[in-house]
Amino acid sequence: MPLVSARNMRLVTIKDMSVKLGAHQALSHVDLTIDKGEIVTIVGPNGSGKSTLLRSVIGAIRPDSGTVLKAADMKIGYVPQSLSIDPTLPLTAGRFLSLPNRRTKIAALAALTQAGVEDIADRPMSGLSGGQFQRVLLARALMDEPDLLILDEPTTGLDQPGSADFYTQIERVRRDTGAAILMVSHELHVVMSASDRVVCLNGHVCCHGAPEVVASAPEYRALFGTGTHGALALYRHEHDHHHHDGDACDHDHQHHESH
Ligand SMILES: Nc1ncnc2c1ncn2[C@@H]1O[C@H](COP(=O)(O)OP(=O)(O)OP(=O)(O)O)[C@@H](O)[C@H]1O
Repeated sequence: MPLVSARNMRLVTIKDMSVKLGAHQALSHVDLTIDKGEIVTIVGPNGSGKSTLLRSVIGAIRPDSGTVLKAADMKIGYVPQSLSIDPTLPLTAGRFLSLPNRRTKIAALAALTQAGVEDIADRPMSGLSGGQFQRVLLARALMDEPDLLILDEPTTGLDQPGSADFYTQIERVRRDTGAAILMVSHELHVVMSASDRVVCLNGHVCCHGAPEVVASAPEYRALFGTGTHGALALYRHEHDHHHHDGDACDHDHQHHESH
C-alpha cells in the first residue's frame, strides 16, 4: 500500500472560526480537523452551536472570521434529524432514494444494504419504524459515496436499543466505505464508545480528544454534571488524567461545577 501523508488524510480544517447568528455569537474561535475515516462526535448543551458547526462544514453558513478548508472534490452526505413525509403518499423506500434524482434500482439497493435495511426497498415509507426510517435517510446520504457523512442527532425519537443499533451501523458504514463521520449526539454513553474523537462544545471548544479523555475532563463534567453516569462509568477504569498527544482540554476559561 502506498504511504499516505498526513496532509492527504485531512478532509476538513477549521481554523479560528467565529460565527454570529443575528446578534448572537454562536461560535467563537473554533478549531477542528477531520481526517479520512474518522468518527468525530460533537456533544454540548442545547444552543451550544452544534448545528451551527455542522452547517459551517456543509457550507450553509459562512463564518464571520476564520476559515473552513475542505479537501478538493470532497463529497458530503447529510443525514437530517428527521424528515416529514406525507403519509398518504404511496412512496416506497426504494423510490424515495430516487428523489429528487432518478437512480437505478441497483444503486438504491446497494445504499440500503450499506445502511443495513436491504429488505425494505419495496415497503412504503409511511409504514417504516423510526429506526428503519432513519436508516433510509442514511442510505440516501450514502448514495453519492460521500467522503464525509454528517449526521445531526440522527437517533432523535429512537429508543435506547434503537439508537445503539443505529450507531453500530454507522461504525459498519465507516468500516465498509471508509467515509469519515461527523455527528452531533445527545446520547453520550452510546456515542462515546463509537467515536474516535469527541468535541465538547459550548459556544467554543471546551474540550476535545479521545472519548475517555473528554469524559474525565472537568469542563465536560461541569457541562453535563451528573447526567453522564453512562459515559463516566464506561471510562472510569481508564481515568488516569494523562492527556495523550493531540488531545487537549482548555483549562483556562471559567467553569462552574454542577455536581
Ligand atoms: N438568527 C438567529 N439570531 C439569533 N440567535 C440565533 C439565530 N439562529 C440561531 N440562534 C441561536 O444560536 C444558538 C446556537 O444554535 P445551534 O442550533 O447551533 O445550537 P445547538 O447546539 O445545535 O442546539 P440544540 O442542541 O438545541 O439543537 C442557539 O442559542 C440559537 O438560539
